[in-house]
Amino acid sequence: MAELEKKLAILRQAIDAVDDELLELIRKRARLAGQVGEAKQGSVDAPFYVPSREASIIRRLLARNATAATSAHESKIPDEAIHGIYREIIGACLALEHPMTIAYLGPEGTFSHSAASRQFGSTAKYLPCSSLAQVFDEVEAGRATYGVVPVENAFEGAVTPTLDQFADMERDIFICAEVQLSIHHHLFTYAESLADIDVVMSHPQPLGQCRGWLAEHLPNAQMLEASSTIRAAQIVDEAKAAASPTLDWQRCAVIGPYSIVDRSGLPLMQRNIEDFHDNTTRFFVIGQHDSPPSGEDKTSLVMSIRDEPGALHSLISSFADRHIGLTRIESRPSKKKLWEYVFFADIQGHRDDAAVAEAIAEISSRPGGFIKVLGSYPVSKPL
Ligand SMILES: O=C(O)C(=O)C[C@]1(C(=O)O)C=C[C@@H](O)C=C1
Repeated sequence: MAELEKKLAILRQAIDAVDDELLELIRKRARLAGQVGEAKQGSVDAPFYVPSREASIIRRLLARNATAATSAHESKIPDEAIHGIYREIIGACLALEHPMTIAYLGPEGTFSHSAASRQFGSTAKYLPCSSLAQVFDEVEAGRATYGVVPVENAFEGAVTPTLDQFADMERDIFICAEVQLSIHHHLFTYAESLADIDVVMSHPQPLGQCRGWLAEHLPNAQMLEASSTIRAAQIVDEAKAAASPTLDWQRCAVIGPYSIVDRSGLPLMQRNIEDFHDNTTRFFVIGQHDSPPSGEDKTSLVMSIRDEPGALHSLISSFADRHIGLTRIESRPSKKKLWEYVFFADIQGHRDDAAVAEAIAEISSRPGGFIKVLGSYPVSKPL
């Protein structure tokens, strides 16, 4: 035992010395980022937040980590850890350059909150909003520096209220980054067993993402939609506190993120009830500018075409003819004319790439054609 204690004391002393070095290096990095911030001060063309630079830093470090020599008893540090550590360091440097306020669909603890803090770290200030429209409003009015909004789920599809905000041509908002977040849903309830649950409450997206599990385990329960998963938990807790006669909180369950355990009295009954275990939601970071090229980018567009045969085909061929990959296409009613649509598309490449710029120019020059670039941003990997 004394031998072990001695060994541990030596190793811990060495760790303390490395931590001191790390802290000095982080402080040195922050001073350099501070100088970058001073150089940018007052220039409208040089935003403080540069997603393309952040993406290049992280991609370079991940590649370095992948090829770093590891001995037989030294395992590779997982990519997620490198990503998380550097996101936090860069977030702290960015906040020192310029205070950041990030708007998201609240309350605290939602998946949007997780996506926002993954991107900006714990140094930023977060502004929970009661609707997606409010997230856009806060960013547009400059009360928030950036916003984070869900755009699509890999299995449930588009988050249409977000698309509708982008379809609003009056909005002066750009997409500057994407965040892909792994999503796990859990069932919380005061009920004793599944047989005692009559009502399941959540945001419509989680209800859809757990449809199969619900059909199998709670086929007779009524589904109630709330503005967010955390709001659903609050509603059940409020009903309990007020001994509500209208909502039988004892027979109610909520589907939502694990963070509910810290924000509600609701006990966790069942973990990971999502139908697909690689369930992932994609979020956009919105702001007043998009991102310069990072070497691996996507561009999001909203387009409309004249209602005539072959119109959609000709739109798509503007990209296909130039070998530009189309990674998503979605239609939404234009809400201006009956059966008229706008199309949302994500393409590979940056709007500054010659081929992308040509395709965009070709579509906008077509009679009745309209195209708006919502933004170019670095491609991200699921986390
Ligand atoms: O390189 C910059 O432009 C910086 O502002 C520095 C830095 C960083 O910490 O590395 C900080 C924030 C930006 O989003 C990108 C990078």
